[in-house]
Amino acid sequence: MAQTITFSRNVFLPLTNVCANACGYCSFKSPVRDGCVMPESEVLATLRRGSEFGCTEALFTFGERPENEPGFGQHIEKIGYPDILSYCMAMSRAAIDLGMLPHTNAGILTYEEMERLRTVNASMGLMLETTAEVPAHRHSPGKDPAVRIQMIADAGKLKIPFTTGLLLGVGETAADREESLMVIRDLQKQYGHIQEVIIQNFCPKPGTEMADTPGATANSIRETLIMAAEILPKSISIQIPPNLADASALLSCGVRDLGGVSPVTIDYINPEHPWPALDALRGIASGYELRERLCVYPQYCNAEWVSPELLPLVQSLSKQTYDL
Ligand SMILES: O=c1nc2n(C[C@H](O)[C@H](O)[C@H](O)CO)c3cc(O)ccc3cc-2c(=O)[nH]1
Ligand SMILES: C[C@H]1O[C@@H](n2cnc3c(N)ncnc32)[C@H](O)[C@@H]1O
Ligand code: MET
Ligand code: SF4
Repeated sequence: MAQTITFSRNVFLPLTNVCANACGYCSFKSPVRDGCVMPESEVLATLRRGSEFGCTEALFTFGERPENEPGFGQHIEKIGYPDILSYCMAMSRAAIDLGMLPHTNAGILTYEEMERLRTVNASMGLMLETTAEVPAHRHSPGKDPAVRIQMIADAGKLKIPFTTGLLLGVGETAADREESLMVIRDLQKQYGHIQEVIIQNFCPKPGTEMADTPGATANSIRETLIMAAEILPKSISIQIPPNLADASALLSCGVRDLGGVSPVTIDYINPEHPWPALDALRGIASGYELRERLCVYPQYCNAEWVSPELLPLVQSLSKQTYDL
């Protein structure tokens, strides 16, 4: 029988581009200014479109600790929320009401913040990026590997189904990638909450510090995938983004997932790389059985891992999605 490749049908909601870090590869970050918070009306309209298109995941991905940027507070208060986390929670509830499961990657959150967010999020994510100290992260305190590892461990203690991953080509070596994968393996041994690991290749952006740094080569992506398949336990699904890498050529290297693909929104982090349409995705996965999944993998669809507020929706979507 053909091997299964999964993806999640999502909508991407960048609640704010304001960020306290300044990564050398990032074109997503932007200054505090009018319109730096996505208005509620736009979030709700996007969520509604998502639900019309059968999306099951609302992906909230935004700048890290925007409150640390002078003047940000005003912009979030103007739309009626005390802070970005409260806004994210309110929009998560709106997603749930429309039948979609919230997944947030807000960069670094504390244990207490994740404990709050968990009540209305089915899963969360944070890219480890790399355990190496690279120049690209010298203005990003939140990319300190120790800080990221701590947050992933905290998510494990809180029993939050979790996504993490490596960013390739940002100044790390092959040995660093191996070390990063071993750290993820050890976190999984201890907590068992890591559903998937994204192997993401850096894409150079004009106007950024790393505009002239070549993206990760196809060969280094391939080598890392092979290493990931060797090091990571089978309980973790390996994901590559089909809009950034030549997914069809890489599927044979242990890849089991194509991540979030949106029929409604663009990839705000890599806007110059459109997602393949769902038909094209079938082409990419030809020779495999392409199946939709939720942002919560089947083994986590229960009361141990999902908050009471979300459990009924997780259970009904899970029946529709996994019991086919
Ligand atoms: O949990 C995460 N999910 C990320 N996702 C989403 C991911 O594909 C899915 O949301 C997860 O697989 C959960 O279903 C991204 C999707 C993109 O298109 C572009 C970038 C990302 C980045 C992340 C990420 O850093 N963390
Ligand atoms: C949300 C995730 O997006 C990734 N990210 C940020 N900038 C880029 C880029 N130029 N190319 C590829 N991935 C990027 C980081 O890994 C971050 O954690
Ligand atoms: N700021 C977060 C991080 O880098 C998520 C979005 S990145 C564009 O971890
Ligand atoms: S990659 Fe994320 S943390 Fe880094 S500057 Fe961009 S938004 Fe901020």
